[in-house]
Amino acid sequence: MSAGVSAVSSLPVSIRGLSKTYRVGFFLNKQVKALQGLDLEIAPGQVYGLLGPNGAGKSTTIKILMGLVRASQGQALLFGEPPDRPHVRRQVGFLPENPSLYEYLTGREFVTLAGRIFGMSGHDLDQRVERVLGEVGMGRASDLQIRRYSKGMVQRTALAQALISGPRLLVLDEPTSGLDPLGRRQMRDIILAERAKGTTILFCTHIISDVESLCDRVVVLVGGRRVQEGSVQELVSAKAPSVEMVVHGLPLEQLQSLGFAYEQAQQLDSRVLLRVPDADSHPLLQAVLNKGGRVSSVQPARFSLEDLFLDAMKQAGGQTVGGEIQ
Ligand SMILES: Nc1ncnc2c1ncn2[C@@H]1O[C@H](COP(=O)(O)OP(=O)(O)OP(=O)(O)O)[C@@H](O)[C@H]1O
Repeated sequence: MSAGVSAVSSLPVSIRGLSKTYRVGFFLNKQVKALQGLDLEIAPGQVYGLLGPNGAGKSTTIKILMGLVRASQGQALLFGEPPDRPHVRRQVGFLPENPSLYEYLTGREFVTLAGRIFGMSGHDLDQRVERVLGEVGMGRASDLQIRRYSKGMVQRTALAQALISGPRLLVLDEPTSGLDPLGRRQMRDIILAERAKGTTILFCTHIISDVESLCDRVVVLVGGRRVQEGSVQELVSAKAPSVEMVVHGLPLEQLQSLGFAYEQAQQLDSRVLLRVPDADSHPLLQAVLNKGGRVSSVQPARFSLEDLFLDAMKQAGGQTVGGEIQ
């Protein structure tokens, strides 16, 4: 085996040129391009976040990786092999978006069933079920039928089934959806505990604070294409430097007529907050003072992942929702 092949096979996830076109419409004569040539590699032990607006192709990527949807083009491999191989699937725990569980089973029965499907049995399985139900905060409610559960309880039980086999790779589609603030905190703690064990984690979400607090690396998808990729720190610090200035004594309209390309211009009570590229900060300061305005603060702007995400969507030509329809 060549070095290149063994490197790929050790990667929990490797995606090359992945495209997916869905056929839609009454006569299936229209196409939605959900993914357009996506490349992605996830190294062992990383927590990897898939970010993107509605319809960006996040769930489609995850479904292809889980063997639930066939790619139109390209390749998606788990541990160097196609995702539908049983010994590959055994190493993966999956939490789908909107999990739909067997409603007439109790949480404990459902998680036990999931364990049996993974080939576990006996005392080991019972102990493991107890442990994962405890980890997701479902110890007490686990003997109630799932049809009696709230959305958050279903989500926690679905996570318990994803964890039951002690997977090497966890794939979580919107893991904090439906959870209350305590549930979100617990989900974050579980993700961090899994990372500490060396589990590789891929998850998609709209919740940027979750990405900032959990992810080693992030990919931003827009319209089925990768528009940003890197660590949160890399992405945020790669942004061109800007300056924020707080101005008193001049109305927003007058400041807007000065001819600067503001990245942000916002009225704050009687003050105005302006954000401009670093190179414009001195000319702007001069212009404000010449017009009789006062400046109470000038400081380097701090960019968050949210700013970056909104920028990425703008750069992608305003196509923010859904795949490309033809
Ligand atoms: N089964 C399907 N048939 C037809 N079109 C589909 C199907 N599944 C997804 N799509 C379309 O593919 C595009 C990508 O959808 P996908 O669910 O992957 O996006 P997403 O990023 O997960 O969105 P969200 O954040 O809203 O969950 C969308 O335009 C969606 O309408």
